[in-house]
Amino acid sequence: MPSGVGGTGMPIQTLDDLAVQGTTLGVRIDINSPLTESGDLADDARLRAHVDTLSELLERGGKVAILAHQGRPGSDDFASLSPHAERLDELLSYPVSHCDATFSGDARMAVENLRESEAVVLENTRFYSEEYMEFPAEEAAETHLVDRLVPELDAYVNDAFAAAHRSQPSLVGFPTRLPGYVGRVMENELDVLGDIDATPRPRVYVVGGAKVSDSIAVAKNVLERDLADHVLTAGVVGNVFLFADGADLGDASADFIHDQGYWDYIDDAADLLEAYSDKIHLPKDAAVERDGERAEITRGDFPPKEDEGAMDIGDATITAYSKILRNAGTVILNGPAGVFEDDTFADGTRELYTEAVNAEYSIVGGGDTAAAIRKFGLSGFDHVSTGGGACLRMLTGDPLPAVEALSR
Ligand SMILES: Nc1ncnc2c1ncn2[C@@H]1O[C@H](COP(=O)(O)OP(=O)(O)OP(=O)(O)O)[C@@H](O)[C@H]1O
Ligand SMILES: O=C(O)[C@H](O)COP(=O)(O)O
Repeated sequence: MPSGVGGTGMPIQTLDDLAVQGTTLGVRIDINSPLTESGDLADDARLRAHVDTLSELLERGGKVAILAHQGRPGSDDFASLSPHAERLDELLSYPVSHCDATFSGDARMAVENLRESEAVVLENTRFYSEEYMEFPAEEAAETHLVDRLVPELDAYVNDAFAAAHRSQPSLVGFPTRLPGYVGRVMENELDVLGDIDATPRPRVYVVGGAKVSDSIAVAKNVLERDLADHVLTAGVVGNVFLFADGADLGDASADFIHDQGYWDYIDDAADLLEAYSDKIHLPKDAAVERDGERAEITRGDFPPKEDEGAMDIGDATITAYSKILRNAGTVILNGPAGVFEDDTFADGTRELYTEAVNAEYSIVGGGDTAAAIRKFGLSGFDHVSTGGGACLRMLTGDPLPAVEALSR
């Protein structure tokens, strides 16, 4: 019988159920990472998170074909996985190569040529157009990527918890055609995040960062299910809610939101504010760049000057949010409060994250969120999830497509 995985209630097979020796495995991991301007890895936390799973499979004699994505089409971090393969080769005690194809003849040959205890990182799955579309698992199983690779594989392992909320071919298509298993990262995340109702109240969600559509969906869900006592908004998400509340953050912030494709979500944010104004908290001020320095503007003085974008929350917001966090039973946090990569706009993220550690129970998640935690040298969170949107979705009780595909 497959080993159960806590919290999901669904019988899912783990690596304890997999006979690895000599098998060729398609292993989906999530090593989507911040990159430097020159395209190198700016942070390798997500690669290190998968070392246990990959080491175990290689130590047990597996032939490992790694599938992963980096960035999104059109984003600055949409790049080859070559640096990721180089770093994994350094982190693992086994040979890791890179193939600059994903499912072509060269890629299939690279998989066929694998020897036991060797791995190859296939090229960024999102270089292939169908991968950035979402399908039901049965349709994903018929996409070119899945169809061409299945004959080369004996089994599929999904360790990509951070992308488990995406119903994309490499994440949901294989288990309908191959025996599927969860990796150790996925297994641990599902066990820890399985039952949010067991965490203490008051429960505070902090939704920051730049993935507005994910964050609004989560906020809607946790409010409708009465899982949240407070939802603190920050980052680009907070800016969208401010516009939704009638505040004028100025043209620079409006243009940024338009450019990111999130302007249409303002109506959704307005609907949430109308229904849950007592639980949703908006920034009270913003930090902008003026004459090369950080300048803070309270909401009463909006809009900032035309070229000044809201890049962080200000002190008044930090004070108000910190008071709520200080009295929280559980804090669930995803996304930075500002452009923390620039020290000028790191205050909000640093201060809120520092306060979140002191909650009775704290869960944080997200690639940049984890990078910020390391930047500020913070520790003491009860769980640092590799996933941001996926972590939040899991905590709302929403199904994760990649997990559902494995529990067929
Ligand atoms: N006010 C802001 N204006 C522009 N960008 C912002 C602002 N606040 C935060 N950001 C950007 O948000 C990005 C991170 O957002 P994101 O939602 O990707 O967080 P995350 O932790 O990576 O979550 P996930 O893992 O779900 O992607 C950072 O690169 C940061 O610079
Ligand atoms: O970084 C993440 O949250 C995951 O890798 C998913 O990436 P995506 O939001 O571009 O699908």
